[in-house]
Amino acid sequence: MSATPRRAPKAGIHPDPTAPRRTSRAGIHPDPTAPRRAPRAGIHPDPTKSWLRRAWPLVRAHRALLITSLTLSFVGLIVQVQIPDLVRIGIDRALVDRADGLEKYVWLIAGLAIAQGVINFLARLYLLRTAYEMEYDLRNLVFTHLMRMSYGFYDRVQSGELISRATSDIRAVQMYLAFGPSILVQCTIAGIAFALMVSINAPLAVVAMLTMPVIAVLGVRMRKAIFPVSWLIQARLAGVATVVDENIQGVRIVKAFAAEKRQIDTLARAADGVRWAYTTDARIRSRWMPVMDNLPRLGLALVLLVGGLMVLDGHATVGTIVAFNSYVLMLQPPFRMLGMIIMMGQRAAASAQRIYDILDTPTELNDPAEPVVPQPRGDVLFAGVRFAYPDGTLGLDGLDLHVRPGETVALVGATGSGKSTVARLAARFYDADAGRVLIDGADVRDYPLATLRDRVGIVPDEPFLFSISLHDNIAFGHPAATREQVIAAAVAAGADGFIGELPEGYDTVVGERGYTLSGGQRQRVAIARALLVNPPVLILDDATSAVDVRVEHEIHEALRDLMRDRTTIVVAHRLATIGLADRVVLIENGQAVATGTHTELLATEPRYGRVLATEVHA
Ligand SMILES: Nc1ncnc2c1ncn2[C@@H]1O[C@H](COP(=O)(O)OP(=O)(O)OP(=O)(O)O)[C@@H](O)[C@H]1O
Repeated sequence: MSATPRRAPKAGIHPDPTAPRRTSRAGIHPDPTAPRRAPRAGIHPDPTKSWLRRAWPLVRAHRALLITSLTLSFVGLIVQVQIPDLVRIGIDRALVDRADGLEKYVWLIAGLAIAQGVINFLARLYLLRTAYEMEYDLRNLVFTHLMRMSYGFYDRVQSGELISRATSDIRAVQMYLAFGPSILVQCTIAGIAFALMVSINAPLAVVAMLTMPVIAVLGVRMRKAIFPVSWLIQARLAGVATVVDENIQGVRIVKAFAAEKRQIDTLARAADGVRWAYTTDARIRSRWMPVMDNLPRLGLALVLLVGGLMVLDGHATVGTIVAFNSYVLMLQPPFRMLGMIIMMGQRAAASAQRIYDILDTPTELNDPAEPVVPQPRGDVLFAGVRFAYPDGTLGLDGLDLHVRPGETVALVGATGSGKSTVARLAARFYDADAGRVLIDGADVRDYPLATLRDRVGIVPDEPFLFSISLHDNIAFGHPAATREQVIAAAVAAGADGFIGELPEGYDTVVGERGYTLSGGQRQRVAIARALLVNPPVLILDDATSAVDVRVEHEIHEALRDLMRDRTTIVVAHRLATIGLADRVVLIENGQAVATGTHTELLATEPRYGRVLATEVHA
């Protein structure tokens, strides 16, 4: 790609932070703990149906609100079309014929205008409520489904793309479902106003309507021209969001390689793409808008010409011309909106399809129809387990491994040999393609998922902490845990010491992704989190890799106690970790190729010696 120079921003913002600011007038939701309402409906499950048909249950679930809003907006329109007619009668009777007082009409018109304002306010309020209630349902449906998706799904899709689906796509569908019917109702005003005009003066009614089909056709053509550009804008905005997201997430790497300038250029390029798309959009709009805006004026001139001639001939009244002027102006928005509704429909159809793609993806790992829950003992058995990741990479290739209750086994092997995969299959993050994984004698597929995850605790090598307090992070798997239980788990994981030194102790909120803690501290919090659930089987996936030798020693001391009563599998990259184990299993190419104590393997298995030399640190 050619490196066209990017223009630098032309100005910054005013530097004075003390400049007065307007504070928000509205408060926030008073009770963050208020129970959430479940989605009122799902989508129709049959993927062969049209997108609207599938979304219909959602619309139906909110029909009371939607119908109220549509009815109100219809009544508002009826009131609105009466006003020009009253003006006509007022002018003709009070000013031209002098047969009536003017005051009566003024009051009537003012009253109708106020009534219309109130009705429109309510209609709009209910319409927006319908829209946001539907958005809430859709968002919850999508998020609930995402939470149920397996690891395999997340291996396949990009998180940025998911976030975009969960935001802009939901918004596009919601807009069409709620605003589409409302725009259609507004279009009915054309019919009503036309009928009224015909009843007043049929030939002039036809003249008044002459420009409307042209406006409708131009509106549709303008939207057709704008539509591809608006897609481009969406895509490019998503691109900018991805660049920003990645660079904020990876800011430490950016800084480590002094790549700030290059990354700023990357963002500038992405932002330039957005600017171009918006400018093109503005150019297309400014080409069409003057025509669209001025056509009604042509309509007004036609009404004045033909109507004026009729007045002169005595076939129309002055009031009629004034009223028809209002109708011409009143009628153009619905005709312009025809183009918009078509475009909104196209966008919503595409967005709905992307949302349905998520909702139609089966959750893969489901609870069994007839779950079994054997007595917990801590027995782990892999019998001829073969597993390939969704992209086809072989993770395990016929692995046989038996870890008896209470035993501590270290998995040792070259990088990519399949050690972490063992951990992932034991907790059923993925299902084996062949062979069986048994915990306490029962296939992991026969356990209720929640029970299995209570039984097999995992501390991953890259522990993720949420931006909540340390207490809540540790109690993540067991939110009802008391402070004493949390402290006990932290003590066991060697985390109590440093937490006690923090100013707010267990109530300290960790920074996003836990970056205010050191790597070793994070790992200890993650160990505490797993220990609090007190699982009979604990898998430490290289969980002490980021701690220094002294801390590792402390954790090992604590772990030694903890391991006594539970089955522990450690993925080991250090001799000290291997030293904790009763037995070592050597993993190679997804198979367990040798087992024995560290000393036995050293003496008998040359492959073990080689792995120790290359992969294991002192
Ligand atoms: N999510 C994934 N998608 C596709 N392939 C994967 C995924 N995770 C791991 N693999 C592949 O599966 C194989 C086994 O990986 P695994 O993570 O189990 O190795 P490991 O022995 O734990 O390695 P390390 O010691 O480097 O952590 C490797 O070839 C790896 O590239």
